[in-house]
Amino acid sequence: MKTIRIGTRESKLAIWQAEWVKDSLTSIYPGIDCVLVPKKTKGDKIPDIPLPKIGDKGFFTEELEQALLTGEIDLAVHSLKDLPVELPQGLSIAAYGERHDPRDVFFGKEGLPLAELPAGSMIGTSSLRRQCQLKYQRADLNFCDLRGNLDTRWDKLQNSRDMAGIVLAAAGALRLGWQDRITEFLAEDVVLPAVGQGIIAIETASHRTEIRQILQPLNHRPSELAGRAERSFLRSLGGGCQTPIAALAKVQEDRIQVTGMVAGMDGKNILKVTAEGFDPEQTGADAAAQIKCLGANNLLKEIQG
Ligand SMILES: NCc1[nH]cc(CCC(=O)O)c1CC(=O)O
Repeated sequence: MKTIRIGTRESKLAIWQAEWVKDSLTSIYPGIDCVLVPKKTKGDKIPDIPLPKIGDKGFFTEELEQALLTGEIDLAVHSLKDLPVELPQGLSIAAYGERHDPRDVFFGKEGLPLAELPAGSMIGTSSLRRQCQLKYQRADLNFCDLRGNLDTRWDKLQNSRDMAGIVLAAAGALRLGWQDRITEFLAEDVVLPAVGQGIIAIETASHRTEIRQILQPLNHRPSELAGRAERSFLRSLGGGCQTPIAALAKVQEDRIQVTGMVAGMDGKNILKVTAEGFDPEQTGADAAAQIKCLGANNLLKEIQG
């Protein structure tokens, strides 16, 4: 094959992820030639509107998926977390990278941990999943929207008089080399991570068998099973990335254990279930069926209006 064109967003995190794919491919196939093709997505062009207001279908992925469909790029690198659960006709995930730390992390202003924040402190995060779970721990906390790429969010924290801290994904922070900035890791039984968090997904046109074959060595089977189980949970609940839904799957020798969570907006209700099995889609769907029995649909209805 001639040059492999790797589609990516333009943020530092996206470029890091695309470079990781490029470096992995070049080390496996020394003669291979790869170029990054950076693209702006809608999510990059409209950085200031809070996400829950614009809907989330493909907000960070649509332009890349268009370029896959026209053949302008051979593959697109995404954070699995940003990829809608339903992919456009003709596209599919060819490889799941080995998962990095799936947890969320807290960055306190001047290094102050969550537990030491004064009553009523303001936390910057646009994620309802993070807001609801933190509120459940500490009903006094307040939240403000915080969007933009990771650098922007960090700068907003430094320059804000109101914000006491922000919450980000550990995976993104660590990829940017921010380990020394992290105040604390949030345990997964306190803040369950987003579906797919920490996993890099490589998407291609489904009919491009040659490129899909080339990507096979980058696929990490346990991360694939975990990602598929978590996405099946989310899909079964009809959720996008802007609902207070979380899931984290652990995989041991092909056995999948998925924990799923749905939260109420008032911070008073958290539903959690665990399902086990060998088939990722079935296990995720089982967890979703269980949590619906506990009344998840009522909580989600409150949010969708
Ligand atoms: N929503 C943006 C986004 N998409 C993926 C990551 C982190 C990287 C990953 O989960 O693999 C982030 C940043 C964040 O939520 O802090």
